[in-house]
Amino acid sequence: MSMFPGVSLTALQQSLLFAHDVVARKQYDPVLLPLPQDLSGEQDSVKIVQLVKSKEPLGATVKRDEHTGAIVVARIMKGGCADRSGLIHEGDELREVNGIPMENKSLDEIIPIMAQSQGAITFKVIPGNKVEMETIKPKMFVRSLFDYNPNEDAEIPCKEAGLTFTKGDILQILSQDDTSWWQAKHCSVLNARAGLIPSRQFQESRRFSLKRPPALPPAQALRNCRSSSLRRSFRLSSRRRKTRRPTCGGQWSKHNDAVEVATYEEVVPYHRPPWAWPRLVLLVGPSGVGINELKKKLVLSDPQRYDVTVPHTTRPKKAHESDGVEYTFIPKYLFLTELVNNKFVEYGEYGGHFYGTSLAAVRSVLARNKVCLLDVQPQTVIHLRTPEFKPFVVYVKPPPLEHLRTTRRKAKLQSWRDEMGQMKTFLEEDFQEMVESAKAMEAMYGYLFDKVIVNDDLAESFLELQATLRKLETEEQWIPAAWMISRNIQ
Ligand SMILES: Nc1ncnc2c1ncn2[C@@H]1O[C@H](COP(=O)(O)OP(=O)(O)OP(=O)(O)O)[C@@H](O)[C@H]1O
Repeated sequence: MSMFPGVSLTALQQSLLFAHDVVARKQYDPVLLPLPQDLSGEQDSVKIVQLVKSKEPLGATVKRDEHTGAIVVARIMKGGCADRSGLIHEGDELREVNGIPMENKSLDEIIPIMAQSQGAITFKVIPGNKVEMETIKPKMFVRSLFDYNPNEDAEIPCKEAGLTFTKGDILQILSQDDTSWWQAKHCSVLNARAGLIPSRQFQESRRFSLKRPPALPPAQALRNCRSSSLRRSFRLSSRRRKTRRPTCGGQWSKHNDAVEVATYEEVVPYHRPPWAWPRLVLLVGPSGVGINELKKKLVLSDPQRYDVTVPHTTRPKKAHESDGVEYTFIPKYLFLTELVNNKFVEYGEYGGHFYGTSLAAVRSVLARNKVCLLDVQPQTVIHLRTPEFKPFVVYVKPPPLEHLRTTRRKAKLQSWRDEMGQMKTFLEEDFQEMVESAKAMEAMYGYLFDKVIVNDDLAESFLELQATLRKLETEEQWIPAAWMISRNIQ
């Protein structure tokens, strides 16, 4: 029959309209099952919940209540199917799933029933009386300071619900309701699903039972100052290199050197406002890895943008030197006064003279709106992590031994000289020591590094460093929230 009176349709038009009507009448949404009839004997509070579930996980975990033995919803993953439905809540008791009674079923039997269900899935639940409380700031982000793989974690309640992450990943914390297991998602992944991660408290409390970082090699593996060299920072602006080194130290900060248990650090996005100093760039790495070379290249590439500090020394000025150029020359009593007043980032002593990098020298570079490149021992990084400096830490890592042997064949260890004042070439033991020292640094201080550059090919490393530092000026970064909240600028 024609839909339009007075208009006659061809057979083809009629069959088209017929086909349309058939298609239009069809129900494409998943059909919810009829509700079970046998509800009369149940408690008043019983609730029948029907969800339509696609291939994505339900986004809920269950557990057995220790006291009642009932199967209850342990967790609802934020943004998951169950959460979006708003019908199932943590603490709800599960009586049936798709008509299958949960009573006397083990968790191992229940989980596949829920996981394998697709389309309409019916739950018979007794609502729990858990009052939902928003215990977390609306948007909280953390930087993970350790690697985590739920498949290797025997304590996670549900491995499938776990979130894998690596050191340095930025995670958005969605729920801290459970004291042991937080819910989080990767903030760099679009539409990422929430997963379980160990809470800070839980991770800290079990840190001894978890796989520990590799045992630290003997203390000398971490020495960053060679027994016959001067620290890079103290000799950078010196035209003539030193042949002996001072002992290294730094005591300006009130903080101690204790390494915190590295779990998560709350972070916030940061874009340098026009009135703020550039972030201090700290370069860390084992001796001989190439930090001095990279620093020099950067300063040469753009002297308006990058600069280094002028070290202080108590040794007498030489004829060719100018105060404030190679060194800032100060009398010993003044150096020691500054030292006890924590005015030095690092300092050392050689041949009865003191050398050091002062906080004032760092500030002087930053105040000229230049990026200050400072190489420090890794433990000094902890002291420099302040709202004032907002340091960005670049770890320069040696390539594997075989690459060191080939790339450094002609290189000279600048910080070492023989009796004749000649720089020496790298020996096999220098490479070994560099690699050992790097391993120790990573194990102990790796959580402090914002960027790792493997200095294999020097030209490539330089370009990578340059690109990284440019991004600091142009792109938003994550910095510790404490740096933005604290007003306690030293
Ligand atoms: N990727 C590289 N390939 C080849 N040679 C390199 C590379 N990086 C650095 N070098 C060379 O290795 C030597 C040591 O480099 P540099 O002085 O920069 O190291 P450093 O880390 O500052 O050492 P130190 O802590 O002893 O001062 C130099 O001769 C440098 O030119």
